[in-house]
Amino acid sequence: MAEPLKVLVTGAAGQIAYSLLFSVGKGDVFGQDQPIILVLLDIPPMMGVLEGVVMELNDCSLPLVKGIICTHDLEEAFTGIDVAFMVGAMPRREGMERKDLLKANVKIFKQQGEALDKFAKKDVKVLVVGNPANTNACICAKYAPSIPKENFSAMTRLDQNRAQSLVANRLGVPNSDVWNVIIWGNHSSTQFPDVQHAKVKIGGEDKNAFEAVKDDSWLKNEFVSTVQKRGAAIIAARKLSSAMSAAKAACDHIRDWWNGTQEVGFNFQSIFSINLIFLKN
Ligand SMILES: NC(=O)C1=CN([C@@H]2O[C@H](COP(=O)(O)OP(=O)(O)OC[C@H]3O[C@@H](n4cnc5c(N)ncnc54)[C@H](O)[C@@H]3O)[C@@H](O)[C@H]2O)C=CC1
Ligand SMILES: O=C([O-])CC(=O)C(=O)O
Repeated sequence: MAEPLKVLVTGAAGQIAYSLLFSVGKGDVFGQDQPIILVLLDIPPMMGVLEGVVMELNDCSLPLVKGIICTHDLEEAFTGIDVAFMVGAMPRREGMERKDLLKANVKIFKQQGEALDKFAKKDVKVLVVGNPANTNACICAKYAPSIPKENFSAMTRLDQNRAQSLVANRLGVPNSDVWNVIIWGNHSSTQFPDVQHAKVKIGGEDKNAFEAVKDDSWLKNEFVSTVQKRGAAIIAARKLSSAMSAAKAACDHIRDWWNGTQEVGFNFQSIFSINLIFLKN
């Protein structure tokens, strides 16, 4: 078996991490032949909660998990890591935009960028989930100048999954039969979900999304605003921001980055204003 990968999850006592740690631990991201060491970082007041998460991870009896490190110390958390899921940050509440989190969260990503620079492997892959994700990714990369910029990405995979699933549900086809959905722009209400190049397998044929949906007005209006406002709709309904779907998207993002996408060649993620994934999964 391969050497274990050291995988850091920040915000490990929070709600996204609660789903994420289980999926990573059971092999959904790095595969069934890849052992891992999970590194769990949170702030000092959350160490008690984190102990409970570790108890549960142990009780899951996951064969691929070769060790669990639980810490609030940045040097211990970032030393020698191969992958970082940067989740630890404040979530927004009802009525807020993601950019309203800048004041609370940007300083976390400055500090943790510096820790990446000092302690992580130079080929570490970093996924920033904490909002506002694009700005935080940019800051993280800026404060880790010894790590290539292309090793940083911001999570818009949740928007991509939302767009893919909306089209699939509209047509009554499996999600896996919709691909090449693009999200342009930041993970914010100004993003643009684009299905101009999307394909759908329907009735045994591959069709362009517009041809398959046969409702241009829906695709140009309601579809776009539903994806743009989905995070806020979930907060209004759950009184908490999305967590299960965010964890799934983080797993999808790193799995495809680590292993490559299944079928279609071009797969690029920028930390700035464009996030593209052409993907059939
Ligand atoms: N990019 C995306 O698609 C999505 C991003 N998010 C964002 O992810 C972030 C986390 O969301 P949740 O897990 O729901 O929040 P949560 O509040 O349940 O958990 C956040 C955890 O981060 C910890 N934390 C705070 N400061 C930290 C620091 N300096 N170092 C390490 N840990 C720290 C907290 O103690 C807490 O345990 C939020 O900013 C949220 O807006 C959420 C959903 C989707
Ligand atoms: O909307 C939020 O604040 C959480 C998030 O990023 C999402 O669900 O897309």
